[in-house]
Amino acid sequence: MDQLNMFGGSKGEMPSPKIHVGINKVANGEFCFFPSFFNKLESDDFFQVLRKNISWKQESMNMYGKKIPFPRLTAWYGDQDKPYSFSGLTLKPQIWTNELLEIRARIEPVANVRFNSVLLNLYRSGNDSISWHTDAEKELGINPVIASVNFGETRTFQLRHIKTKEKIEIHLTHGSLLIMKGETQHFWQHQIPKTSKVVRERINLTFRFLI
Ligand SMILES: O=C(O)CCC(=O)C(=O)O
Ligand SMILES: [Fe+2]
Repeated sequence: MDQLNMFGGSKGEMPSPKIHVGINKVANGEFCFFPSFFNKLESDDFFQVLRKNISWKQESMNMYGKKIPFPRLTAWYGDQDKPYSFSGLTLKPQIWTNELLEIRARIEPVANVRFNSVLLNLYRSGNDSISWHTDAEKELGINPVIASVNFGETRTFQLRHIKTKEKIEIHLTHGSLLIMKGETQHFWQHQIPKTSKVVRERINLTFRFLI
């Protein structure tokens, strides 16, 4: 089977309970979800091009003097020469590619903010993941707007309120857009858990504005 036919559209995918298309207001936060923001054909194209052209890296974090590889590949692109730090790691941005600029131009009018950088994640299998965290680095400002774009395999995105422990699950389908805003990063952690299902690759892009 060739890669272009490999990913389903979002039709017929499992719906995300509790989540509406468009604006979702939750306790201490707000997010917008569009399951098919990019259509199937353009999503297939973006997946292929990003898989091939992005310079994916195996980064690792330092823990107690040991280097622990992240369970996913990452890349960092941006229009500023400012290094970005997270999880004890400092990444120097690479220069925007045409595809990244094209995606940014599509999402900025919907997010209603400008983005000057994007962090990309490649989840190679169900064993790749990102664990509970917030995107609340100082460089992102007080209430950052973070726009997450998804191509490839559908993976479950979980949000957890740090006080009430309320959980929300969103199925991030091929071509979907999720925008987190307001106080969300102060009250809700998020993760992509590992899955024992056999799954194909997934590319996630989180667009951010660095001050
Ligand atoms: O892959 C995802 O949907 C989430 C990625 C993420 O949370 C991050 O890069 O900060
Ligand atoms: Fe995140």
